[in-house]
Amino acid sequence: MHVIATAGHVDHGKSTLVRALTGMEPDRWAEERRRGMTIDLGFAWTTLGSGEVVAFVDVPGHERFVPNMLAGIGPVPAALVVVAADEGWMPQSAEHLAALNALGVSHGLLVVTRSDLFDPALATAEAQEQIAATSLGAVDAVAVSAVTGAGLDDLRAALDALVARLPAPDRDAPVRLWVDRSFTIRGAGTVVTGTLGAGRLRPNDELELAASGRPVRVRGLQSLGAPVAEAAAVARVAVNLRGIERDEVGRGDALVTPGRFHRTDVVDVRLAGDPVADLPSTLTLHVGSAAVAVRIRPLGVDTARLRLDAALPLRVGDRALLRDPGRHHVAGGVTVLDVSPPPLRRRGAAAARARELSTMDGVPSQSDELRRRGLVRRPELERMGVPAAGTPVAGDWLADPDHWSALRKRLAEEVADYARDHPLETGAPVDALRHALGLPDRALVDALVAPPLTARSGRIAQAGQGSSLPGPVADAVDRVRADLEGDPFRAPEAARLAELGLGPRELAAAVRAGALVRVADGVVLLPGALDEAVAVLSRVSQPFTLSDARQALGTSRRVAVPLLEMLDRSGATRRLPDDRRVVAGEVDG
Ligand SMILES: Nc1nc2c(ncn2[C@@H]2O[C@H](COP(=O)(O)OP(=O)(O)OP(=O)(O)O)[C@@H](O)[C@H]2O)c(=O)[nH]1
Repeated sequence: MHVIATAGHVDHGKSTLVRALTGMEPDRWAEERRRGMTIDLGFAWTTLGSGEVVAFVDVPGHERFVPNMLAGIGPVPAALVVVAADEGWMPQSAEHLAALNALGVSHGLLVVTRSDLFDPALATAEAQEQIAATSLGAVDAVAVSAVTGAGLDDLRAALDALVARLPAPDRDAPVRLWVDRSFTIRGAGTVVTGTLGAGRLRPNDELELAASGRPVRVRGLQSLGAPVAEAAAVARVAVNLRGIERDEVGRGDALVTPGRFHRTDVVDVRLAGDPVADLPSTLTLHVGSAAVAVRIRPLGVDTARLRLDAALPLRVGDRALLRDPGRHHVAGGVTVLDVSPPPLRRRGAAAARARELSTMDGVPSQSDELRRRGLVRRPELERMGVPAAGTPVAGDWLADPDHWSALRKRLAEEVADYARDHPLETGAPVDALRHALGLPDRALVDALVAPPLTARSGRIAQAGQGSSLPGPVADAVDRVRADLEGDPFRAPEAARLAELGLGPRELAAAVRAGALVRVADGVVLLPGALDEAVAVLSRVSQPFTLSDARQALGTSRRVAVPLLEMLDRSGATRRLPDDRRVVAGEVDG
């Protein structure tokens, strides 16, 4: 299926043309038929000679209803520009064409209607000249009369040629269905309609309402008035939603694939049309079927930051238009360059941003996005409309290669600084490094570790750091070693340790380095002491009491109690119910 919108001045015969082509009545409301005027969007469809089906979105021509017209053409890739032969080019012909141009619509036809009333040559030439200057370029023109039927066959042939040229939609893309109507059907509940420009929909699909983030489920699906098991882009669809009331969804909202669109109320854009400096500070932004007020902050000659009154699911490369509703004037076309732009707080940030934006083209590119952001999560990139590829550096983080090697260099410097400031520790804690490098995720720090750095138990060290003790600590340990010679279980008293300069941190470092063994807080022995204790105890009569052990080892309770508990825990000794112990492997009794 293809979807084509009409465009053109009020009363130039758009609805009559759609009726003649489809045999259907596009004006939906009694009021519209009574007044002979389209107020809101109408829909009708036909099968062309080739078998291709075309659905028409028929838009109102009256200037009061331009917002409705924009909601209809927003998501549609092609247009029929309709001009009446007897009236020629008129103000809304111009405004509608300006809107198509602003949105970058590049496929269409010129249809000159009411050719039975007036020679269509003049209107055709005039309109073709106007259209040639826009994104539509040189278009085929067909003169028709709905009264005599003249030209309708030519028009059908021209439509076939047109749809054959339309680019193939991306049917694997996530869904963003801009809602153009919502209503209630008795027994079915809430139904929304829209033009599906990409992706596909099926009953039971889980979607999200962009405005509220509410999850919804597709209960039923219709296209061209009949239930379907799948609708693939491009298609007109009516979606029956489960879990949502009629007043919770309306025109301008969108049904989106969960997690795949970035909802944003600030975007940086390129503008085409009126000079940026001449724009009023507020205008209405039309994108998809949505219309929201925006405040405009000019940045460069053709770039600006837009602050939206309501967040929308936007992507890099989206086309939109700015309109001044008071003046009935399309101020310009918008190409979204950045959907999560950096704040402009520092002095000079706006100028720097303007320079950066001047190099951006609205074509989503992973390498550009990574260069600007350094690091970005893959799903976030996808939400911005940037196709993501390549291997993440950690988790789902993608990194710009230059940024990544700069981070690796900084990590090495931070680790070296930390080693200098904390010579007794076995490395810098990962969290401190994460903070110092301003990284959002610990996994990134771990991923940055490469030789000669090593990671162990939450710390990152330079090769060799922590395995040798700084001079003064090593000297103090030598003195402890001398004290313990010949008296291996008489652990140095607190006063002696203080005298040697061995505080808790120095002791911990010496224990980590394997120079001392910790028995209890402030109680240290030489590394061989435990084996030696077992040897001594295995020579006393079994089982033995604490006091027996203390005497055999020649030490105090301060050492003997924790030492025996350590030996119990290691399985070298066993404590009996009567509190006496045996050395494992020795005979009880
Ligand atoms: N003689 C003649 N009259 C036509 C032709 N096409 C449309 N008309 C008449 O022109 C008038 C306006 O036609 P519509 O189709 O309602 O125009 P429209 O462009 O849809 O109008 P809006 O949707 O309100 O902008 C009607 O009275 C039609 O009968 C034609 O080919 N020949």
